[in-house]
Amino acid sequence: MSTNKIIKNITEGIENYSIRLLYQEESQVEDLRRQHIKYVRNNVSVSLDSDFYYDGCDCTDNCESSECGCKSTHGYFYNSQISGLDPNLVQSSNATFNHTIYECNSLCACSNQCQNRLVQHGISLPLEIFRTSLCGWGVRVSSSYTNNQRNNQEKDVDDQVVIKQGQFVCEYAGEIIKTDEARRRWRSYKSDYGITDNYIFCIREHIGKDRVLRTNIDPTRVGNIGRYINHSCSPNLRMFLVRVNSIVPIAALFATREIRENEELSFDYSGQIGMGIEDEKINNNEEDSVSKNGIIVGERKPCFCGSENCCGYLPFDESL
Ligand SMILES: C[S@@+](CC[C@H](N)C(=O)[O-])C[C@H]1O[C@@H](n2cnc3c(N)ncnc32)[C@H](O)[C@@H]1O
Repeated sequence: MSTNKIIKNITEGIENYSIRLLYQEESQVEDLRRQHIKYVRNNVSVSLDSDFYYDGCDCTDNCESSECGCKSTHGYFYNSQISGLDPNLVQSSNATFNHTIYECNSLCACSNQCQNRLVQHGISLPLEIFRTSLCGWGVRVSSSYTNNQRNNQEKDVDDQVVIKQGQFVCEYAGEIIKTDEARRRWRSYKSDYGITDNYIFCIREHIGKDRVLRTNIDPTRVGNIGRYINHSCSPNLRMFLVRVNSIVPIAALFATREIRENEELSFDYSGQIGMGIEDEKINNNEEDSVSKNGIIVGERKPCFCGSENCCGYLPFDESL
């Protein structure tokens, strides 16, 4: 097996931690650079007006009290000991995309150290992109980080546990686009660029009985580390929606269990919490016309996650 070459930091300093890329052939990096042309830390709104601010709180105690206006209005889901979500919530089968987490925002009086500010601070540890055997690029915690910890004998990591259950890992960030544009791009990526991997992620939030708020995130060309994370039918990450200064949600990935050194990071592309694939019908004529036009219906790729309960195919959003 050929040895790995390394790009030390593909983010060019945009993230708090470096993200390295391990590769074998120069052509692999050339292909990647042709597709992923710009690394961004957060979502970029191309076609939507995203300026929308929620009320802020006026806390001066870093929002430790339950009187905090943000907490009492929207709830509080974090556990500051693990820089993440309450373990019960990441495991809960009831958690849905309607379970939005509202962090303190730019209108709040609290400081940056407030316990209700987490995802807005960015990735929580150095990650690395590596070549998997069957799924192209994948992501795991950087081995240089785990070696350092071993050398420093930081027992906090509980031997080789590198991510704690509930810990925030990273966002799935890219361009926020309208649905028509998402469909246009998906077709054009295939025909004009030969890109057959799907990176466009469609989130549906159910509001009330019959309203659905749809957010399309496209990190294909402009995106962050999230675009390299593969699907698994038994994933170790789970997506929750977080809002900070905008109506556009942040798709944030949290660990569903302890993750050990060298384990590949994964999440379930179907969301299992309301993202909805083909079994969900939105009351929207547009959806029907796409199916009738036969543009893209039922494109399912085989899943190579290798888990015992693998359902055989990657989830695919039929409305694309
Ligand atoms: C969001 S990208 C993930 C990163 C991708 N592996 C890459 O090389 O850039 C999604 C694509 O990765 C591949 N992929 C992700 N998870 C997979 C799985 N469990 N089995 C097979 N292919 C997978 C599929 O081609 C899919 O369209």
